[in-house]
Amino acid sequence: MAASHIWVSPLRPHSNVGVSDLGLRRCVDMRCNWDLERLPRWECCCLSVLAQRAITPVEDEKPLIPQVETSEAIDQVQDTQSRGFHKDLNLLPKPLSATDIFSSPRNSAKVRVAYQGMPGAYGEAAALKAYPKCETVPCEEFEAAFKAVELWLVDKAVLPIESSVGGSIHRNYDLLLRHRLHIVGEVQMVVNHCLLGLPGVQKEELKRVLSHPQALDQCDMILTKLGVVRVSTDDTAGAALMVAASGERDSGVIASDRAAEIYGLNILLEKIQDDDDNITRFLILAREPIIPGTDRPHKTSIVFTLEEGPGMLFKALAVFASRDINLTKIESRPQRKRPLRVVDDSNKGSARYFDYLFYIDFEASMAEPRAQHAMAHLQEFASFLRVLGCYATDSAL
Ligand SMILES: O=C(O)C(=O)Cc1ccccc1
Repeated sequence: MAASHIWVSPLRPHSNVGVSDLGLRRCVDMRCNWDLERLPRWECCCLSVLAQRAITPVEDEKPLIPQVETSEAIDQVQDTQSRGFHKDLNLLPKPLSATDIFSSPRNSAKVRVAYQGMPGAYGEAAALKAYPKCETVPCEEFEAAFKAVELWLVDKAVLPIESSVGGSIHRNYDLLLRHRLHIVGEVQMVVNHCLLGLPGVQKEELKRVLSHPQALDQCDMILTKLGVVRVSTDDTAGAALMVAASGERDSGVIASDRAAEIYGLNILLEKIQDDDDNITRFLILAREPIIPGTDRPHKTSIVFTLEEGPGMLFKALAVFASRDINLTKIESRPQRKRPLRVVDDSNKGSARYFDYLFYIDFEASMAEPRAQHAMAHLQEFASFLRVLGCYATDSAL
């Protein structure tokens, strides 16, 4: 494999499921359509080697695919073809079509959806809930998933934004602002954690348990009861891969039943989370916004900043209350580029305040006049306002 090629999870771990279930099997460097089928038989490789090779960040580079099909762009593709890079144009990422943008997520076929983690992570399950026939694309980090959409490597990204137990995932709030993607949908997922171990291992033999920090927090009671050391990993499925690869019989994992199947681990306990109603909300992000509808309940997500002054947040919230618009979420984050606001008062000296960004989700579609009026009103006194997306509410758990 040439070092210059970008691979998104060329993963073929040794497991009893078909290799076709596992992530992307194609080099996503647009100049190349190598297929993993041509590479040495991955099934024969040792898992620890795979663990090192499988996870590949999406590198920061210019998109290689033209975004609109101008004749110049088509010439470029043909030119590339004549130099022998493309053998099959169908392998190129397809720009969002009108039907893709306008149809509801659940109706789309073969959309490529990026998520953070390894195959078997909850993010992958969320992607498959939103787009049952999609091709899921694992990414090492949240930011890699944002970049994969921006670089046209995938069509969408699915990212966790809040959990009923742990609250907001602040990192993704910050990334939403930093990147110019649009929220086009949401997915609510019931997360049922399992305790996994190598075949033949009993739960009493475990000395440590590996998982994503959120999963470790959500299963605090059982971990305390077992008296094990908690080890944080990037994602739940990555923990399953590590234990399967290391063969450590005293290491357990908290992950999904699907991760157990993929990595050949046994389920020692099921539904081990402290709270039965363990729900994580994921956002679906795309390069283009959807056209908001009024045919079904919609939510709109916005971010704004306010000028300093008494009652400014009260005033901001009143634009919704006065129009009978229900808020489902409010989150404040410090403004990282301008964290402090210095206010001079000649009598008392200068005071320093934290400067905040406010994120709000409200239950209305931007197609409704009351939402448009609320935004126009807020804009009158917000120093910055951005609509992050308007999308259909997910009410199916
Ligand atoms: O690690 C994963 O599988 C994730 O998708 C993150 C996560 C962890 C715990 C609960 C929900 C999502």
